[in-house]
Amino acid sequence: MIKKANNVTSNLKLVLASASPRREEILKKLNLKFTIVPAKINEENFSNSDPIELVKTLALEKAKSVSELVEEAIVIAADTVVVFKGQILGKPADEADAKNMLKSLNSNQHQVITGLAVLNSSKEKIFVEHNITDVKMTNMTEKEIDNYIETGEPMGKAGSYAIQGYGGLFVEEIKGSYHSVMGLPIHQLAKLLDKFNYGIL
Ligand SMILES: Cc1cn([C@H]2C[C@H](O)[C@@H](COP(=O)(O)OP(=O)(O)OP(=O)(O)O)O2)c(=O)[nH]c1=O
Repeated sequence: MIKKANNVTSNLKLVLASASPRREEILKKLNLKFTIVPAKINEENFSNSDPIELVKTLALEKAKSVSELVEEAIVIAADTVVVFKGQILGKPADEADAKNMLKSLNSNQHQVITGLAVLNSSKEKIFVEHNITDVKMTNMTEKEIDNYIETGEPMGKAGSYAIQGYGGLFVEEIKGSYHSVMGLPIHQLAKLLDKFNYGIL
């Protein structure tokens, strides 16, 4: 049994502004006590051709929108996209879209970019960062891509794959943060939470 290791002197509660089960899972693994309040922003209203600016803006907007709904809290939000040859790949619209994305990622290297925003509900402290992780995909046959799409896993995932699931079978190499690919760069999150006297260890 691993002892709970949180070293918290802040009296603010932690709020995860996300509907992503992956982000929830990651925070749970860190033994953090938090509540979930999904952000209800319309992501389509925030287009930007620069993926770094896009994920930072989206993470900040998610955090800000939830900060209006809570009090005495530290709000965490994130946004993840895949970038291949300058093209931003978000979540697939349908299975055909997922297939196109996976075919372009096939045997190639791409970047997963995650924006991370942490702020307090009074908004006197606001931090926004990003993480870039390189991922090299192995060769996938068309049959493997079809079988993968049939599992349903690609839906709801940026770039149409999940490194933490069957998608990990296609990941040959990664340079950067596994957790960031999954949606939450925890080494950066820990440093930002420290600024609120919220020590994970
Ligand atoms: C590349 C990759 C993405 N993803 C997921 C993480 C994110 O949940 C999703 C990208 O969509 P996001 O818009 O970042 O997040 P979301 O809509 O799922 O949740 P919310 O906005 O409420 O926080 O892709 C994986 O789970 N594994 C992966 O390997």
